[in-house]
Amino acid sequence: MKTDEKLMMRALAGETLTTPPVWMMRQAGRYLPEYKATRAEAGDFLSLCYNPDLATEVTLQPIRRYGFDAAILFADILLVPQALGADLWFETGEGPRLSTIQSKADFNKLGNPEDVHETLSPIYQTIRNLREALPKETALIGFAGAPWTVATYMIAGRGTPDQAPALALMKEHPAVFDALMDKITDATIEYLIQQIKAGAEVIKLFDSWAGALTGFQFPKYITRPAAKIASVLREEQPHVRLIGFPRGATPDGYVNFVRETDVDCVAIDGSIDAQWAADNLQTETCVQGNLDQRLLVAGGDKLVSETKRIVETLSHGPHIFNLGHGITPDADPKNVEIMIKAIRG
Ligand SMILES: Cc1c2[nH]c(c1CCC(=O)O)Cc1[nH]c(c(CCC(=O)O)c1C)Cc1[nH]c(c(CCC(=O)O)c1C)Cc1[nH]c(c(C)c1CCC(=O)O)C2
Repeated sequence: MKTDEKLMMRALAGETLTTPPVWMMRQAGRYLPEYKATRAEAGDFLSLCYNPDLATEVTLQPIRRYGFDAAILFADILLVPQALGADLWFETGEGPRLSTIQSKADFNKLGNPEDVHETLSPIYQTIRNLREALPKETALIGFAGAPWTVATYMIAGRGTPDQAPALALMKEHPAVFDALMDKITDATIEYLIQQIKAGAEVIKLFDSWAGALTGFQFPKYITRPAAKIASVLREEQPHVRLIGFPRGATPDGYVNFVRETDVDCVAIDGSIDAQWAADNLQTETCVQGNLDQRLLVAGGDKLVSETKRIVETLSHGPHIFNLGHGITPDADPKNVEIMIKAIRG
């Protein structure tokens, strides 16, 4: 099978398909007992990310169980800050912790973008393993966090509800903030080019906190860095397909993002109405989304009717079925089967 015969690659090339390809954000994760077992074997989450054999295994688990049309590399967006020299650890039950960036002195301690590969080379090995191991019909997605989202964690040293520390640095030390954004952008380009060379066919850029930026900040710090990353990747690796995810953007923000970045696909979050996306985004590009991930906890008739509504609403143009955000640890693995049956019939 040639790469362009995969359902996922056909949708990304702009084809309207009778049945959309399907995969899920966080499809390798704690809702799966087999994931928890492999994570326990690795010891902790970061050891799992940096162990190519075990990271390959957890990437494949949801493919074996459900036959998704795409596998997403098992890694994390916070490996790039770590490769730039930030301290990174995960507090059990709480989430990530990093050393913070509050000043020019903190920024100056970071390494160079072209030196990230020493830390990140196990990730490239995971991708090479996956290209060997994946079924021929399954596309392989690599990814990185978008600069703004990565910056919010580097500045605050953790996830924050409103991204206030990053917004404060932007206002109070704009030169440090801009230099940090540029460094993350360059490191992300370095990282993604190596992912593509190792065998990633698709790259997804996660801007999970895009919704915190308004007015002029959105084009400057969401759209522009994504457009830069997209244009360099395309120049160096013309066959790559790109998915952008400016989560929480306003409808105008989504339109601006699609026009200016020219991504092959835009992922929409749960706040975006599927019919609006069909009318305003799918006319320009492939749309990925956007089932409410909470329905995979609750299940029932609503799961089936919502899945079918999204498939039908987005059936007149290129569509990749996915969730509005990542599947949660309390989701029932059986509900994923019900969702897939509702999509594929
Ligand atoms: C913001 C963000 C992060 N990581 C990621 C994002 C962007 C997407 C989003 O908005 O969810 C992206 C990510 N993280 C992970 C993947 C792997 C691929 C996949 O989607 O299956 C991907 C694509 C694994 C992970 N990343 C993490 C886990 C859970 C770790 C565990 O096993 O305990 C997994 C499977 C940990 C993580 N990593 C991050 C946080 C805030 C946390 C803690 C919260 C949580 O536990 O869900 C940062």
